[in-house]
Amino acid sequence: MLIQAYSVERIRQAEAAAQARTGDGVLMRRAATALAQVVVARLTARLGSRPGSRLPGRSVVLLVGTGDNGGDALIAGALLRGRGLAVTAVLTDPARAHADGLARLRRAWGRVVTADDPRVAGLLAGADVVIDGLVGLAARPPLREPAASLVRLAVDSPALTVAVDLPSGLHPDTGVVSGPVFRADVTVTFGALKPGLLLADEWCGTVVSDDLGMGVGTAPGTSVRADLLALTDGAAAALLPDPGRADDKYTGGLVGVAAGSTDYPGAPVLSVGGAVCLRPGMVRYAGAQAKAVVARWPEVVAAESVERAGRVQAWVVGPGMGTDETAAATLRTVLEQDVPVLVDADGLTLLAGHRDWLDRRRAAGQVTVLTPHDREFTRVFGDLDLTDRLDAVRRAAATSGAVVLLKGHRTLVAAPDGTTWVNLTGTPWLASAGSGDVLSGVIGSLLASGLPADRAAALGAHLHGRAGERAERAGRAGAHALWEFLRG
Ligand SMILES: NC(=O)C1=CN([C@@H]2O[C@H](COP(=O)(O)OP(=O)(O)OC[C@H]3O[C@@H](n4cnc5c(N)ncnc54)[C@H](O)[C@@H]3O)[C@@H](O)[C@H]2O)[C@@H](O)CC1
Ligand SMILES: [K+]
Repeated sequence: MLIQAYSVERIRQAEAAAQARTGDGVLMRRAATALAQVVVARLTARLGSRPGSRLPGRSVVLLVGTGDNGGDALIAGALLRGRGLAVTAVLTDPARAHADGLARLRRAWGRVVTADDPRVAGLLAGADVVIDGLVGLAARPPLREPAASLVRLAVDSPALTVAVDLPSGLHPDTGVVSGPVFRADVTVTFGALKPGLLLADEWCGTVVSDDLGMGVGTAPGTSVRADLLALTDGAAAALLPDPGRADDKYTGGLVGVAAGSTDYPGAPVLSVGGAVCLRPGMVRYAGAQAKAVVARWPEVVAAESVERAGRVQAWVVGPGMGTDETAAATLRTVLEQDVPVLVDADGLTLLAGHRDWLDRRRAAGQVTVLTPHDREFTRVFGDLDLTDRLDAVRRAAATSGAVVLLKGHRTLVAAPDGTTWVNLTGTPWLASAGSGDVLSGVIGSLLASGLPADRAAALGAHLHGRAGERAERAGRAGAHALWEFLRG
């Protein structure tokens, strides 16, 4: 099963349709009930079975903004009063707080104060639970005052922190964060996951998603494709190509790696290593480091140039290739072949001056994958602003006709048709020299096996990230640990 996130617009559409079926207030009551249940379960688990650890009397502070996000928090607060908890709502603007929610909390003998009340800092410092109902789907960060100050105070609270729908301060569609952000231990989200929860997951804690019966993504006549996809380990395993009984070395996927130069002997060994570890039928190497590559990977068939390398089903071109005329000629030759081509590293630098080569492949319907880090991305797509990475990578794919994998803390993959993936595996340990070379080879092998290019890129990033996590756990950085794992 893939992880699927939907844009605010799609969720609002589903909400409107569901509201027409259920009538006013039903979805909000469901949301508040789900929220209160999560709070009770998490607080109970946190308190454990120590003496004096009973729920009644524990203090809950609600941070309440001016919309329905605050309404969810207020109604959940009323339900928590029913469980004997002491609930105080802190309102950013009493005149615009959700009227029905406020009335319910008051009827349940909840306390209500305003954000400028001098007791607010003390309340937050002493709370067992802080619930963030400041902004939800309508959020446009940075937070305005007094919401911003409330979030800053909440950061110092030792309480269990629970975000309603999403942590305030984070953009639901883009994950872009500016100004203070509520750091949640748990986020209870409604309708469906939002892209921001996957893109900025470091703020969200555990994400509990409740669709409230809205059926986002399943409404008749609407697109069933989610706006952002991510792989689970199970989905990744299901995508991994498995050789069949009838396969031989020519049918199991032939991948070619055109990489390396006299100045850069290591990158081709790493890239070929990534390709070999995915166990394609055969890996061919073309370049100046044939001896070094075969010494490390004896199963590889090596040649000095692309022309002499023989037939492949996908090419990887670029790592350690340099940017001189020979390298440019190699890139051009590879790009003229009618097979999927992944361009990385020096290949991307060269491509920045030859966008027409990319245009030709697009016109011919050929598959190209580009795997830039930020600097390479800017070289190739200089006009695209990386502040909103999701938007930038989507535009890059749409304008180039290539599948673009943008490396980062949360690597993104976008296809020209708009399909977009975020990678949820990995560790900062992977931000090391040589790691990208390995990734290029991994994805190259997956392309050669016939996987659609965006899936090959997303799966390659997923495996690469898991391998990096394992290397980190073992206390061994770098590509050697990664290879051992992938070969294991
Ligand atoms: N969509 C759904 O399916 C459901 C939504 N519900 C809740 O309703 C929420 C959406 O409610 P609303 O549309 O009323 O909007 P929000 O509650 O997200 O936003 C409320 C107000 O915040 C203000 N705001 C926006 N950016 C701000 C900033 N940077 N600083 C300070 N204030 C800012 C806006 O002006 C808006 O008036 C969801 O997030 C969810 O919590 C649930 O009640 C039920 C189901
Ligand atoms: K919120």
